Amino acid sequence: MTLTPVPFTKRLTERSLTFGTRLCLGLDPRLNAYGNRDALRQHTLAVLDACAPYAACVKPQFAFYEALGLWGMALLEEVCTAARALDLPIILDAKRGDIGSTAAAYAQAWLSGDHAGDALTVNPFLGAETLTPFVDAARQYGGAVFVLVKTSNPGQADFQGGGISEKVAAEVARLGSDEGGLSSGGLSSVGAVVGATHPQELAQWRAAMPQAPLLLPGLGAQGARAADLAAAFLPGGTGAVVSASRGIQYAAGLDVDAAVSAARTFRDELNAALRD
Ligand SMILES: O=c1ccn([C@@H]2O[C@H](COP(=O)(O)O)[C@@H](O)[C@H]2O)c(=O)[nH]1
Repeated sequence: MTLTPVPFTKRLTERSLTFGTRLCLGLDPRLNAYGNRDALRQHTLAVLDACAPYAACVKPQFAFYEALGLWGMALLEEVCTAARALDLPIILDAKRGDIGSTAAAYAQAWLSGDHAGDALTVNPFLGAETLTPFVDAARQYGGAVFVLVKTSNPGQADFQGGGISEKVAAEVARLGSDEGGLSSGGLSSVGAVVGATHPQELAQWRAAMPQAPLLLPGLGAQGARAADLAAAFLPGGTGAVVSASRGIQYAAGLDVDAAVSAARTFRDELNAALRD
């Protein structure tokens, strides 16, 4: 008998509501902060374990594991295994995108199998048809994709301006429009990345992609403030998660208690923003 996986968005919503948190815990281990791999591994796993109660999901940034070679890939797998044991949905931030047949291989690699995440960030630059393999894999395995719509960095408008972000958002909405039933908490498996650094635009992006889960990076180190982000959420405070990486993992050097305190504060500030 094949068990149908619980959809990522349903798990995300349930965890958000059960634990009362909209925080996505970014785990981006930087070797230069440690000096040796053992310390990096221990601290990263300790931060995950200690901050999990304040997080709706975890987002390892693939680049930092890739930078550590095969050892880093093994660490990523260890992080994912630990996150699964904590019942934390995993968003792999790998920003994959390529011609369709290669996109299918990326989708297989990072949305299915033991080393995969539950959701994957996807770069739409190669065109709408290249999103299909990712969306198909996400649906097949009960995962999700987060398509880059409007990134958090200062130079995003160079290539995303002139209506490009709007076009991508329309495609995200279209791809997800036949989903979003009650089994997934009203959300589709096709989500979007919208930088938390664009608070004045959040209502526009929320309206353009009503069924899309939103991933908002930029809290803390990039200057975004929790108090400005309420417009990204659906009624009931669902439909979006806000990520912070450096602002938690390196809140005060390598102090795990400080990481916990930062995660708790971000969680509380996001909840306060939704109450106000
Ligand atoms: O638009 C985007 C998309 C992804 N990111 C990623 O999120 C984290 C942010 O890290 P902080 O330390 O909290 O600034 C990082 O992994 C980025 O690659 C983003 O910042 N903006």
